[in-house]
Amino acid sequence: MTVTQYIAAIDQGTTSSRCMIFDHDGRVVGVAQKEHEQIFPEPGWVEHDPEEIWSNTREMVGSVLAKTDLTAKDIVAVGITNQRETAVVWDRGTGKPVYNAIVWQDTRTDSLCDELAGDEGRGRFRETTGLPLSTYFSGPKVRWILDNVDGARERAEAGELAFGTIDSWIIWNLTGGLHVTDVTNASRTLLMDLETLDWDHDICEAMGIPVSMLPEIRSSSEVYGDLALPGISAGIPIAGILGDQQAATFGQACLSEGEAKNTYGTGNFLLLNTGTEKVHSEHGLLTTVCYKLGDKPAVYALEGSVAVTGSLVQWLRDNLGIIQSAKDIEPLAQSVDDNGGAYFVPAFSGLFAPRWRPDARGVIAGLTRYVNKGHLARAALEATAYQTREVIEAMRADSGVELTTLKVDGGMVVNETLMQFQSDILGVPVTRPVVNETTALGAAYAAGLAVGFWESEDDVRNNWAADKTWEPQMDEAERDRLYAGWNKAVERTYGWTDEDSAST
Ligand SMILES: Nc1ncnc2c1ncn2[C@@H]1O[C@H](COP(=O)(O)OP(=O)(O)O)[C@@H](O)[C@H]1O
Ligand SMILES: O=P(O)(O)OC[C@H](O)CO
Repeated sequence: MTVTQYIAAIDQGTTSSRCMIFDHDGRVVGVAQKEHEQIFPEPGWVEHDPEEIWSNTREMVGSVLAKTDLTAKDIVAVGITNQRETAVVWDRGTGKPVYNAIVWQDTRTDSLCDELAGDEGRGRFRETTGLPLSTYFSGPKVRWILDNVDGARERAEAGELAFGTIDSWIIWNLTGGLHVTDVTNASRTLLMDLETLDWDHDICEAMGIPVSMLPEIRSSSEVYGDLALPGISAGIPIAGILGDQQAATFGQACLSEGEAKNTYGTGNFLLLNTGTEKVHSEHGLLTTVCYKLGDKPAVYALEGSVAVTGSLVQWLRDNLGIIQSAKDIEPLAQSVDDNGGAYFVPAFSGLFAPRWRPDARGVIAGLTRYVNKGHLARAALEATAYQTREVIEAMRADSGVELTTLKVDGGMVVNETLMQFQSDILGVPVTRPVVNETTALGAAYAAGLAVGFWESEDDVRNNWAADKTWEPQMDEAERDRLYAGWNKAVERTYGWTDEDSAST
């Protein structure tokens, strides 16, 4: 009798926590998912409750096993993937966070980033870390906690506090105290040297962060420790960790130099595999670790991170109430033929790649009395596609890679109107895979490769299959006209948070 075995993946994202189970063909066997609260204490601030995230995660692990009627003995390994950059600081003794998780979208550290930049500017740590000084990354968030939570700095210096991105926080709790991260998550902190793949002590000192708070950096695919969850079972190895965008790159089988994917979730993240060589961007992209499988050399990526895409749909739902649920945006956008001349630039956290303008804030441009909520819905979807085009143009300029097709995934790619417009505005086909849950799948692959469930990256390539492709239908003049309108609108967002402005 052959026993069927599976891999589980925990995907702790910006809006929800999932646990998924995959079979050997990389097909989804089960999923459990729960949203968590988005906390906005002040304009520009975004927080999560780390304890809520942990309890949802634990609940989803139990829930997916119950739903699929599987037990721990059916699961050969667990992979972890997570929203990146989001920073948690907790007490090593009690395991309690000293403050809420400061989320990647949070802009409270903007003036701190200016201070840290000093005369050298926001590129001060770019050569070593591949990243500009930005509110996006974890280092300034940790510094803010140490500066603003009573007694935190003293406790950190005494070795009592631990910092981690969400992977570390989850693994600490899953294992009862293992303090590790992987190279991909560490590469988003502004504290890791991309060459040595270790913490850069000079940068930690400049940032005011004691090295003793930091987790051990490990590869993305190896056995780190075993699950120790009362009521579920001991003994399942945790064998993969990848930041969620790197995981999606892996799950999309972009495992050769020159292959890229774009994930459409809360934000958009386009990663191009650049092989074992780091490419330093001249056009506003990030250099980051793509993955590192055990003892093999690290593979790097160029990344274009766009802060607000799916979260604009959520904002239309939660803050304006013009839709009841995210899926309602599609029929609303289809109720009109075009954007009616309106452009929506969702610079809610400033603008990330490729422009990196912390001084920008959102605008809706081109309004007339003609514009209705259908046009706004359309403009909101179009914003995602224009921002993607900006990133792809930067990528072409940096790497010379001409994408012949764009592999897409994430929560927004069920939206066919958006996918067609994306293909139209790029002038290249857009392809969605059969398994759209590429993030969880990538983490499952990392774990499964570590324990021999899959033998090599070829298994990952062979499992990938296309579901649907959208071909460009727009003529070039229309494409250029719309993109020119977008560029004009983006310029209107600049300089909103100038020093003499009272705006945040
Ligand atoms: N039909 C849809 N059309 C447009 N956007 C959608 C649709 N369904 C979900 N979304 C958006 O997709 C995002 C969720 O995608 P997901 O990949 O689960 O996000 P994350 O991993 O960032 O939590 C949400 O921001 C939501 O607004
Ligand atoms: O959780 P997601 O899918 O919104 O991804 C968030 C990114 O990791 C932020 O860098």
